[in-house]
Amino acid sequence: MPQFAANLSLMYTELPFLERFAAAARDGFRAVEYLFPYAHAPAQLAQQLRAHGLQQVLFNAPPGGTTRDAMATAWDAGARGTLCLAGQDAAFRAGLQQALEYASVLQCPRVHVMGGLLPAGQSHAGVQALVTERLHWAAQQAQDAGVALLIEPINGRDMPGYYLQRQDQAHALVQAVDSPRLQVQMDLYHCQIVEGDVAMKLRHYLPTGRVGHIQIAGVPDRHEPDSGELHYPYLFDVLDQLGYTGWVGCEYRPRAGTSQGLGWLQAYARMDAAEI
Ligand SMILES: O=C(O)C(=O)[C@@H](O)CO
Ligand SMILES: [Mg+2]
Repeated sequence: MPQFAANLSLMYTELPFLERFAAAARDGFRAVEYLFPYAHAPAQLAQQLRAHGLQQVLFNAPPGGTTRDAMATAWDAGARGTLCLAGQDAAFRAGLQQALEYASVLQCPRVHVMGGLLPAGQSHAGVQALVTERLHWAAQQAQDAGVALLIEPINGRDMPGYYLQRQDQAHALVQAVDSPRLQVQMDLYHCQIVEGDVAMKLRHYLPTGRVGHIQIAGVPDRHEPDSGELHYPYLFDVLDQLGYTGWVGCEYRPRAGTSQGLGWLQAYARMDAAEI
């Protein structure tokens, strides 16, 4: 049975961010993920986790910026990662170091490194050498910190120009870097929008051991995984058949109230036993 983590950036947005931890715990979640922690001191977040018996299982490295203030506001300013951006070495390295410091305090085993928006005139192949070299460096830092780094294909409808959109591109990078510390974050919502054939992709990629985290949402509206073109009960069975023991992040925008929309989860009452 899959083990679910609440995504506090998309869920519980009816509450201020620091109140979302308690709300997720009240609804039975034992694990949380979110996009960015940088607007809050790490100790403040660790205290929320402790107070509510939650594990932090994933967050993102900063999407841009070289100071914590800039990292905290970069997403709203339109930044979507620096991995593919030439001339952004300082931001890439400072961002990763900052993320690893948060991961240490939050005891979080995974950090998602966002790819960035391809500059006009650049191609995926054209930035391959730069990206591979940065991921080599980042995987070494992650190894020293005891953390896994994740890269995630994201659909170009939600994020036009995003550097990494397909599962095969992400797996090619992971193979090229060849570090057990670099894995793929497989978001089934993005996967369905970009390429489809989701169950077969799970069957193909999970046995490689290179998928470090899964996320879900209904398609096409990114609401609860109980309607739309993906039939999640079937996909959850596929995860079980494949022996997936990691977390499944609920990265969706509730249609009308987070707790009210959790009816789909009742069939999966045990949410606390995944291996982090
Ligand atoms: O959008 C997603 O999907 C994510 O997982 C985020 O971390 C990046 O926007
Ligand atoms: Mg995602």
